[in-house]
Amino acid sequence: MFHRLKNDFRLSIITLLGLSAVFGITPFALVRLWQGDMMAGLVDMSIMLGISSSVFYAWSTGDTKRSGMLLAVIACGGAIAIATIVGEPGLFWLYPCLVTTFFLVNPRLAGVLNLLSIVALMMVDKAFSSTVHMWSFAATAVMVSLCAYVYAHRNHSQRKRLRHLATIDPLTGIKNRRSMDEELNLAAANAERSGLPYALVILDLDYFKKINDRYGHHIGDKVLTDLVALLEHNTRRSDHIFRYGGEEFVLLLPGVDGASARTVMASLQAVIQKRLRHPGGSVTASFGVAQLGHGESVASWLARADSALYAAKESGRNRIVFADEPGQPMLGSA
Ligand SMILES: Nc1nc2c(ncn2[C@@H]2O[C@H](COP(=O)(O)OP(=O)(O)OP(=O)(O)O)[C@@H](O)[C@H]2O)c(=O)[nH]1
Repeated sequence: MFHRLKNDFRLSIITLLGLSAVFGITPFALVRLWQGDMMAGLVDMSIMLGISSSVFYAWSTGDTKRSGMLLAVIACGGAIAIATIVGEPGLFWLYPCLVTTFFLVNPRLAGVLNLLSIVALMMVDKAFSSTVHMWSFAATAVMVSLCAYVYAHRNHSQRKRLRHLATIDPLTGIKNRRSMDEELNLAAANAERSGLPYALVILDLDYFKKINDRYGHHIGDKVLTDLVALLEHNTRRSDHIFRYGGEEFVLLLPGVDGASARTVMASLQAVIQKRLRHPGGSVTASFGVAQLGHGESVASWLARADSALYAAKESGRNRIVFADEPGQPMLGSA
């Protein structure tokens, strides 16, 4: 539970807002019902029920986008309903809602929702004792929304940028090892559920250090970016390419069984040998390939592909070695 809260920002916000809304509104609902103000009391109870259901939905389905939207609409709709019933004191409830919408949905949508709520409230006669009050409310509510928008927009773009920095390799623009770990875990879970075969390839350029030493680091970098372009052109859109380390790359091939892996790899090896070049000639690569075994862990899958790659290097480089079933030493090379 704490792990989910720590790793899912929107879920933690939904939970926090849900709890504070329920504990903040409950006393008012009880007092209103106690005092015989049945209408306002029942609206408060319905808001609490709606908010609790959104939190429950977020936890049980993991769909925090939809539940965030639901929570934002319930909170704004509830504030409007309360101001309509109890008049001016109800207006105060809209202010926290105007801020929290920005935590629940994307900044643009939150801005639209806020504007609609402010306009809707301005049309409720009972909510204002004078025109000056109405316009004071409108001006302050728009100011609060604008400040929250600027903050949320900045926060949103910083989070996007951080995610990019954390998951993308800056030289080649493909996903890095951190993203790979996530994708491999997803693939293993999907294979378990659907039975889809997956092939994993570790590709390592041969004698890459010599290219750097002889022609300079910038030529080495160019070879790496050319390789990625070649891989992208010669794999399916559903395949994933990751930079595993310096001159090592991982390919995750969904729906590729042992027989098709051999065809795919033979063609990739030929393309690289023919098209990947440095100023002094062609560049080759060695490959370790492993099919995901039934119930196999990601660590074991990677380790088998890595041992296969090691065998490919040991047997002379520019080779493809296929790992056998988990628990057995690999073999079969090309
Ligand atoms: N240009 C460039 N070089 C890199 C980068 N990352 C790692 N390297 C270099 O890649 C080289 C890898 O050398 P080795 O591990 O000895 O591998 P190798 O020379 O390809 O030898 P084998 O793999 O055994 O065929 C090292 O010289 C690293 O400095 C990078 O981003 N750009």
